[in-house]
Amino acid sequence: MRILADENIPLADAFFASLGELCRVPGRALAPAVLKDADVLLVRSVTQVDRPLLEGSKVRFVGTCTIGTDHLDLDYLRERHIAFASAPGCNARAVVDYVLSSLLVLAERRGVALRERRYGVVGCGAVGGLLVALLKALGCSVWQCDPPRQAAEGGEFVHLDKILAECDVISLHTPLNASTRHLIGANQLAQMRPHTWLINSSRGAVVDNLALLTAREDLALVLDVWEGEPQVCTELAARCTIATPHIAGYSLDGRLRGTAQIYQALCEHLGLAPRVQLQALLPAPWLAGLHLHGNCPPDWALATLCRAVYDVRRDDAAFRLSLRGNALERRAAFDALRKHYPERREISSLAVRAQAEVSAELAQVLAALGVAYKKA
Ligand SMILES: NC(=O)C1=CN([C@@H]2O[C@H](COP(=O)(O)OP(=O)(O)OC[C@H]3O[C@@H](n4cnc5c(N)ncnc54)[C@H](O)[C@@H]3O)[C@@H](O)[C@H]2O)C=CC1
Ligand SMILES: O=C(O)C(=O)[C@H](O)COP(=O)(O)O
Repeated sequence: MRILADENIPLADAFFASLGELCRVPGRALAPAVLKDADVLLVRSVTQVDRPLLEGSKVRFVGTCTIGTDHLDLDYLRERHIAFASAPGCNARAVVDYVLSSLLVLAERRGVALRERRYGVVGCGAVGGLLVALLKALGCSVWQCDPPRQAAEGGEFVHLDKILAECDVISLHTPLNASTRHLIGANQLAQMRPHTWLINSSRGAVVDNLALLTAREDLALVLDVWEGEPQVCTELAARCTIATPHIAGYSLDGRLRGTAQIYQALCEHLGLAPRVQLQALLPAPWLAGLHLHGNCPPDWALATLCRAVYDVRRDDAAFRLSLRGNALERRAAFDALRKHYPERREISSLAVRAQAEVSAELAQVLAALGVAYKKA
């Protein structure tokens, strides 16, 4: 069996080499000629998997080591009875860490406390759900918008218009599909409150990027994803408070989970018992040597833990430097920053020592962050 895999799938050898002949190629170079003898195709978000790529190939299984599936033509795969799998939830915690780090930067720069703002989370699945839980644990006011979940479950959801009109912070976590393309356009931007913080770490085209260029100046923008990436509108990047090259989900833990989930799906497809275990390959949880007082205010603990693990300003600075080149250089730099992304753990990989019995409030926040703690 010949397995063709994007070269940016981490630990592809450790997981897949025992299943067949593994060949690694740049994801953007995947073309019909390269696919000729492949039985299995393993991709990331940069490869469009559709009829023009697969027609005439003998690929029987497509796996994407990502949460998003907008780069796969699922109707075509079903029509051709090609099995496919994605990695739901694999890097959801990493995206929440990214949003949290961005919120901390914005709150510090604007001189406000996180609890003083009202949050609107749009798309409340794996990522949005974790974010809602964390904000609630912190005692923040959070409104949720998720029409598909609302239709299925009823419950505490509100219309997007209410979020636009009444929330101070709006964070987008929907998939990209026909109903979410340009979910936020000029009309929606015009409905937002003055000084709104808008965070997009879903897919670039969920927001009309052109409309952002003419949005009110007091809108604070955090963009991790861009329409037309790896090409990025430099004028828009300059307009952002935080701008990053689609790395919100790039924790080591999240990326390896993505590979592991696709390995398991492929084993199932082949009728084999999985033999490689992610736990054996993941570095041990970080003992960051952090000692928290059991009565430490939860928002202080949150900031300490987040800053110990991830500071989005590092990625923002590197990205801005890369935008100085010409269009071709910028495009290459976008991919290079992602290909050579430094090791980043998740907040949930921390093991913390508490110096006294942990207060109920702090315990809730630590649980929402997925942080294990022990009494020192
Ligand atoms: N920037 C990055 O590095 C990453 C980006 N992503 C993106 O984030 C997206 C969300 O990820 P998950 O939460 O794991 O997906 P998910 O599938 O668990 O949740 C998505 C939620 O959005 C809801 N939704 C669908 N249409 C909607 C609409 N019109 N308005 C409001 N809600 C709507 C769905 O009902 C679902 O609950 C992914 O599809 C992917 O595109 C995911 C991981 C990393
Ligand atoms: O999981 C997703 O969905 C993502 O957006 C990934 O973090 C994207 O990573 P690449 O596949 O573009 O490396």
